[in-house]
Amino acid sequence: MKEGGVTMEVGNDAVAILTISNPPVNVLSAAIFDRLKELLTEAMGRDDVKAVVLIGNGGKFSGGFDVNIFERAQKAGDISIIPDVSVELFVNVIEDAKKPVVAALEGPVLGGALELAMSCHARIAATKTQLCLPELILGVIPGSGGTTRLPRLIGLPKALEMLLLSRSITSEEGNKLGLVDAVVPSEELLKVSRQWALDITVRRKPWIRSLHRTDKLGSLFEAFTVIKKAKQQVKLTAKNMPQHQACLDVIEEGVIYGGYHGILKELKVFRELVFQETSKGLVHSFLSQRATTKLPIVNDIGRKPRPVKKVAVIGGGLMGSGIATALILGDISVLLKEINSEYLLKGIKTVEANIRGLELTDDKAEKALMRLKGVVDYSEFKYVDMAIEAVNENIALKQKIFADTERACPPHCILASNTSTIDLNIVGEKTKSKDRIVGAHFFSPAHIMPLLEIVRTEKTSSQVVLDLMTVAKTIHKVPIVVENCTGFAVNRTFFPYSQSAHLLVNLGIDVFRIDRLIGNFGFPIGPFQLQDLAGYGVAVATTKQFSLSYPDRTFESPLLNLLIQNGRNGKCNGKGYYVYEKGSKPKPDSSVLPVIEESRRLTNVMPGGKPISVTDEEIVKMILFPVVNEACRVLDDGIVIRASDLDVASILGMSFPSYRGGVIFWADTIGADHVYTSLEKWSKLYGNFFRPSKFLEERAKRGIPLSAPVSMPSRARASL
Ligand SMILES: C[C@H](O)CC(=O)SCCNC(=O)CCNC(=O)[C@H](O)C(C)(C)COP(=O)(O)OP(=O)(O)OC[C@H]1O[C@@H](n2cnc3c(N)ncnc32)[C@H](O)[C@@H]1OP(=O)(O)O
Repeated sequence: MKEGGVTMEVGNDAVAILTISNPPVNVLSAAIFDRLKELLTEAMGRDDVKAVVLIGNGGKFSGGFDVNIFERAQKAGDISIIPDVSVELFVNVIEDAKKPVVAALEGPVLGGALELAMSCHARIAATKTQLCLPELILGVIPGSGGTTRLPRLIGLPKALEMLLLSRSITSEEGNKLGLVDAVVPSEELLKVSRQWALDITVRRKPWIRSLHRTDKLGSLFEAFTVIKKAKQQVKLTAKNMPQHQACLDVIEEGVIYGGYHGILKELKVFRELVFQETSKGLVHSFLSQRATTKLPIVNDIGRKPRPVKKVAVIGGGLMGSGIATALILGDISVLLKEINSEYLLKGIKTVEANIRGLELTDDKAEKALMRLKGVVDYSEFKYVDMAIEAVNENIALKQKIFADTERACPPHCILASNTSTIDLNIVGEKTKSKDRIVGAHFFSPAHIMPLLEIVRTEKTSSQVVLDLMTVAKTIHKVPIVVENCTGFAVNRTFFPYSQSAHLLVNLGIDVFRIDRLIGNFGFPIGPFQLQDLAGYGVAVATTKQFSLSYPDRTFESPLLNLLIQNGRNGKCNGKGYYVYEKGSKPKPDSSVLPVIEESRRLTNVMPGGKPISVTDEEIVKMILFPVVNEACRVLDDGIVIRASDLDVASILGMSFPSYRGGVIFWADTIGADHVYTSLEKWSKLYGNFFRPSKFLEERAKRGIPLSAPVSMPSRARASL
């Protein structure tokens, strides 16, 4: 079958089976909808057809609308690119059809696919089918009846939970709620669906048009109460995102004025939302995350990943135990190595606490923990497929561990480091197997943060990179593959984030104002609270590394050392910029202000000795434009393959707000020229730290977006 096809087969029982096929997950394109409409119309007109069953090919109903279509429409500013099926196909052809249409569901039934299924007269599902309306994740609302039919089928409270949280449910839960009429084993799906469709024709089963139902909506008063409460909640939980409020407004209108009115209103709002910046950012983020594994040479020449079944993690501290947790949860056996039994016990207890914190079923938690074994020497390393070093950022220690690991492991074993900053060539200097050395940079907490930065040197083999990318997928992380340099892609790009925050404080800006503004921008916490959380030791160590590699743009702030001297270590001892007390939120600590004053006195960077006066908007830009500037250098140096990888890294690794599309996407919405001229101005006022990079200057002057491909990275230019 050609891509984007639908076939029709009419059986002896007079049931027409329409099969949607668009591998791998049968996403719905304009061509599929056209063909579906054509075949449904034909089936309705044929005398030998009594009823219709819709099914997806290969045990998957459908992953919903093809999200690429959204991006194409957004770029072209043309709504007609997105198939308009809500009224003509879903209401007129399917729901109001003269013959019953039954949806046979299996695998993913997401977004527009669930909307399609809800417009049918019954839904039969295989066990463990996944039902979800994830549209809000893309910055829109369902555009084909989802906001109207779902509440009518399962009631408002549950529908709001599924819609506002993009919560996925199984067919079993769907059956209890009334979304699914019957759950059957996969092998019986088609048989039961056919019979169900025939039963509808003779009224043995009800013929239900969900748009016309009101029985599950409750009274108007009840409906208003539920919606009002949800509106108050999303004001707090979905700041800066219009789609949640819009979704509730549309549902409300459907409840007041009826299902058909709801459908029309939904379509109108969907079409407005899809062109808003939020949706553009979220669609970009969705597609960029799926593009990170498309790597020339590594996975486009039929290379196959080798199985990685057993991994040694060296170091049972916060990072090591987090990595071990992520691996055992992904069905990979782990040897956790520490230097003595006391540290080992601590590490194992941390893994256990991590697992407990995830609230898994007892069985799942126990199975995961059975995959963990603690060791204090290298004797069992001869059985591992990969070793990940996760000790503190001490070069000599890392070099020794790498040399010992190389001796103890089998020759195929991948030798990975979780260093966040140090050049991998230095880490692996004392080993012979340079082709097996790779960076596996996890983000803290490693069992929760979804990013894995895979760092390759000039010598790392493509096989090793592919193996690690596959491990990432197994443990549900998004991998980005980057080249080797101090800080790699993520920490290097975001080093100026805390640097500029420190520079601003030393220029006289209040720390808590900065944290508040960065929070309003969409980061979960500001740079100072983040530093409190991570502990100052990490920041001091990375600043040392960065100042060696990038001395021209490192701001040496004495503030962290002053805080440490004053007995403040951040959250770990309850005292940092904020006060941390058990059971209450962190509170700004005014007793930190004299320490900050001391730092200002020592750096003496305030022009004329007076705090600078800048607007809130400018503060956010002064913190984030230096990040964009470094991202430009990272692109220019060819550290990442494509700009969108930096967008993914900034969202998944640094919690940059996903609805802003990532650091480069956001900068392009502002314009390279504005970023450049702002940095140029600040560099004249406040020094070299802000000096725009050559790459940024060139793109700004030539009017080229920062996301446009780099024709030749600077390191390639240098080798000419
Ligand atoms: C108007 C309507 O209301 C609007 C809508 O329908 S919006 C669309 C809603 N749908 C979604 O958001 C679905 C998102 N997709 C997913 O959650 C998952 O991909 C899935 C559960 C369907 C399958 O997961 P899994 O089996 O792990 O496979 P996964 O690797 O993610 O996907 C397989 C391929 O399909 C692609 N894909 C999946 N869903 C897609 C979609 N909706 N659009 C475009 N591509 C999609 C993936 O990018 C991937 O491509 P690749 O092979 O080139 O890497």
